[in-house]
Amino acid sequence: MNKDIYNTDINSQNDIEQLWEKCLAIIKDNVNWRTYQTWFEPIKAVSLNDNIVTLQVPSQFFYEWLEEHYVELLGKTIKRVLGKAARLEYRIMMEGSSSTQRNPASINMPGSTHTRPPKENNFIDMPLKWDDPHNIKTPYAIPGLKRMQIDPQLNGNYVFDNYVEGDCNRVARSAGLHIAQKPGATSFNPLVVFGGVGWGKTHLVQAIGNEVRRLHPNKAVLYVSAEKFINQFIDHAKNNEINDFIHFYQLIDVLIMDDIHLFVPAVKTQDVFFAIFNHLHQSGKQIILTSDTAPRDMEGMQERLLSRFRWGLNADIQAPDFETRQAILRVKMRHEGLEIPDDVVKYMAYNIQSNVRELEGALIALFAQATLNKKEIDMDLAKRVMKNFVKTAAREMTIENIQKLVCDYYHVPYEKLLTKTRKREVVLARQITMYFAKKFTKQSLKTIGDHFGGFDHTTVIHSCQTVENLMETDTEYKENLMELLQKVQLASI
Ligand SMILES: Nc1ncnc2c1ncn2[C@@H]1O[C@H](COP(=O)(O)OP(=O)(O)OP(=O)(O)O)[C@@H](O)[C@H]1O
Repeated sequence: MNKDIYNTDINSQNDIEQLWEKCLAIIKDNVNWRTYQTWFEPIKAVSLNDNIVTLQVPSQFFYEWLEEHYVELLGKTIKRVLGKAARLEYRIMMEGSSSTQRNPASINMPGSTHTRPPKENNFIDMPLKWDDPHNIKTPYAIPGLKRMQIDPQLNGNYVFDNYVEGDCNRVARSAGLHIAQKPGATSFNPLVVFGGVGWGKTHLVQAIGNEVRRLHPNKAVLYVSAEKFINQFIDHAKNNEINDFIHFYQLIDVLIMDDIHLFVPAVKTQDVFFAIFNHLHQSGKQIILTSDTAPRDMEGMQERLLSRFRWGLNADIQAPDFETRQAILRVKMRHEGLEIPDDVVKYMAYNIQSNVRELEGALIALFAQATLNKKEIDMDLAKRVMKNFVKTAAREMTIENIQKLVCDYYHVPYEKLLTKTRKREVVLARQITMYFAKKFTKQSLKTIGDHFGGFDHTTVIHSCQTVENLMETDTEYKENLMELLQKVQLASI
């Protein structure tokens, strides 16, 4: 039996390497060059003991991929070269460690999961079905061109130039700019951008795609929504063309997948995406994903996918704040060639808070009304148009709303306002809130006092007088108050 030969004679690194070369020669004949390069060249044969060949692989997912796709090929090959008793074991060299040195964190896979006897079958003589990249049926290939070209499916209007930066998106945006410089070569791979509806995820990831194309015209960039991907997969599965489908996606350099939370109920699509993801990542290609939930909250997504999403950067986008909403409006106005008075911009940005798409809708409606009625865009028109957009239009101002606005403005915690503390900033905020409450609500002085933890009506009167006096004597105080007044008025329209 060859077992003794290999146990006794083949123990130098040279011998092991020669054996592995023989294995590779067989493998090479059974897979296409791309597969060979990606999945077999990085493997290192490190030892042979008691008929157990230990192969060192670069990562856990590399190991899982081999197990899922090539374990039979590997097993059969090793058996052919070493004899029937040969067994396979993997050692995972953790990412980030030097490949020449033995990594203390490396794992010798024990037991049956990672040590497996080769299975009996005759697949080695079977040609594996891998297509010529020029021939595959691709959803986005531009026909008639010799070299395969991919229509990136990008919207040219979504670029960094018109993507407003704010606190809400700073991290995601700057990661995006980095990626565009060096797609696949930063630590932001994958980049997962998540956040609420209409907060600018698609715009950002498409801007990355457009920028990559500008800086690296030879890179194949593809934007695809998860919904489209699922439908394509279903179509290809029906026609027995899953290989084509996977192969096509494996050719992409920068894959941008929008709304991956839609994969949650689609288990088969998750499987196929897993295969594509692994291949791209392993080949140093860039993956960019968006989702309306954070990966950690994606219930129903396979853990193996979730763990891969965590490899790179998970960056959230928040709802844009007041300043950013104004800036976005101005960018959109410039783009449409519109001029809108400042107070109208502020009014719109103030009243539409939840969704940038709605903000854009309001701008278009305003413009349409002004054109159709041949009117100037002013506050009156804005108020009328905005009634359709602002659910809270003409809302009644409550004492609580005023309290929150003032606390926000003076950075005073809301709870503090309800105590009897004499701290200067709290007293200032309390007096102003009482003043506005009297001015903008129909509540009695007693009710107003009650809203501050039980002050009597004389305190409310005193507060209002103090505010009026200070307005006459202190310019800075008056300016602040006017600014605040504008916010209160806007909020109460
Ligand atoms: N920071 C921003 N600067 C400029 N425009 C923005 C910004 N954020 C959002 N927008 C605009 O708002 C609109 C909606 O944005 P987008 O489609 O990117 O949102 P989304 O988060 O992908 O929404 P969904 O969850 O519905 O897919 C787009 O027209 C986009 O240009």
